Amino acid sequence: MTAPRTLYDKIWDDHLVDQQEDGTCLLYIDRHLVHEVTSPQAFEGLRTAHRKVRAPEKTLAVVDHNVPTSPDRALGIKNEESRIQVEALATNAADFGVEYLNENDKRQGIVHIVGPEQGFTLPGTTIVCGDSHTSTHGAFGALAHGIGTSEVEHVLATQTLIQKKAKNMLVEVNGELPEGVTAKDIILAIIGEIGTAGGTGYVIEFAGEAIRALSMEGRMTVCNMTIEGGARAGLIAPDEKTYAYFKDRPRSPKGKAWDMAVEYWKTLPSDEGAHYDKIVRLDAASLPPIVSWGSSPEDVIAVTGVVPNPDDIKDEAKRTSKWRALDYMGLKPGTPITDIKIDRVFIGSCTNGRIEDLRAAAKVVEGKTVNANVDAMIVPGSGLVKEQAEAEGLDVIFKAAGFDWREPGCSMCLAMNDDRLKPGERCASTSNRNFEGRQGFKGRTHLVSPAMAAAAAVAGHFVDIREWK
Ligand SMILES: CC(C)[C@H](C(=O)O)[C@@H](O)C(=O)O
Ligand code: SF4
Repeated sequence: MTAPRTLYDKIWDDHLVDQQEDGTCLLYIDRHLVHEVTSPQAFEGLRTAHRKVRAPEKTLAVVDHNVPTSPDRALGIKNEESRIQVEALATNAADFGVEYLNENDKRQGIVHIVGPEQGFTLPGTTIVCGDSHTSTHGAFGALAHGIGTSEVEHVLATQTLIQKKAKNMLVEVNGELPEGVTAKDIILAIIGEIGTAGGTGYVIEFAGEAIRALSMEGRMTVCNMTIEGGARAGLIAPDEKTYAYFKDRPRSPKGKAWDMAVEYWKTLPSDEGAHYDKIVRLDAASLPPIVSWGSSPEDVIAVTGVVPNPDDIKDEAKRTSKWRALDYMGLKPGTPITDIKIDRVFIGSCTNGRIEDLRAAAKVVEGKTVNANVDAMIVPGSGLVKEQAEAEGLDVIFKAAGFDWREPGCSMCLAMNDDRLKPGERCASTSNRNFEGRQGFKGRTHLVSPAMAAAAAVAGHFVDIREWK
């Protein structure tokens, strides 16, 4: 009998090519996702060294960060820097024989939404991408994490990655989520609890009945933001929901290969008695809808709360940094969260740009109107999400309410395209980062769930979604 192993241990063991005495390992990579921001130098490196992409069929390129989301995107990209990056990816993909989904392909979208949709992401695989939110794919029981550009080159050339094994952390979320509280609130609460460095050195496995009860989309939201808690990756054991998600996806295994894959996936969940270096427990039933108030994803509070007073913090450096955050955010301690007025709403991103997120937002705004002081946009995470939403008539609901209905991409999650906040503008955003300048120079970001963002768009300020009528 081998010792009981975690899900992480199992995927790791199955991909280990070599291990040195000091713990440095060579890991086989099953899937490599590529986007336009972190790949140009990597391809250039290959060119200079006269190397090929070792496994083009295990590499998928898609453009997302720099694409315009306006309906006239076919007219091209005005910003030169953005245009050059996008053109470089098109050229590189063609030169190296890598499949590429360009901005006019209906399968195009944010890389972390496209991978699973295509069945390129699969349980039990190792997945990398030059992007920190690669952790999203952990929702499917894949060991997935972001890598830097030099590592992108290494993976393109060798289909392997040099790594040291991380420690195992278990985050168990038990109980049942109350109505109006979502996967986004779970992960914001976890980061609030452990802090942005709490996961450093760990791979976090999320378990417990509240995680099992989440849809695949919800699980993706949780794993997406694992990186904001400092962890290397997030993982959720595959189950019947996971298998159902992948059945008949374009790149999923078919026929006998499918049956064999499912048999293998069933062996992946952590063994009874497997060792975790750290365990954190959370009660889902006691979670409120959460709003971030500062410039770090750990700066979170219940929607029923008030802006905290940094003077209550003992640690001086932390106290100073939280005062700075409040200053940046233009907020005063003691202000009820529901008194905070907003100018913009952004519903989208790889955190919350999926069909379930759009359905949740549409349910809130149906028959209502966006507040006269608010400019609100909905950006589907992929062309397929957009198509599905339109088939369900969600676009009609949004447009009737006064939302802007856009083309897929990263959009206002980060200021790398035309969608951005103006200085001082305050935004209720379903994305994952509220750093200074993240959504535009001097822009102010509050992280919330899609339903909370939608309600804020209508009310013009934050509201407790549990009281929404
Ligand atoms: C541009 C890219 C490298 C970056 C990341 O790594 O995450 C972006 O996606 C982000 O969300 O900040
Ligand atoms: S949507 Fe945002 S977080 Fe996700 S990959 Fe794009 S920029 Fe990064």
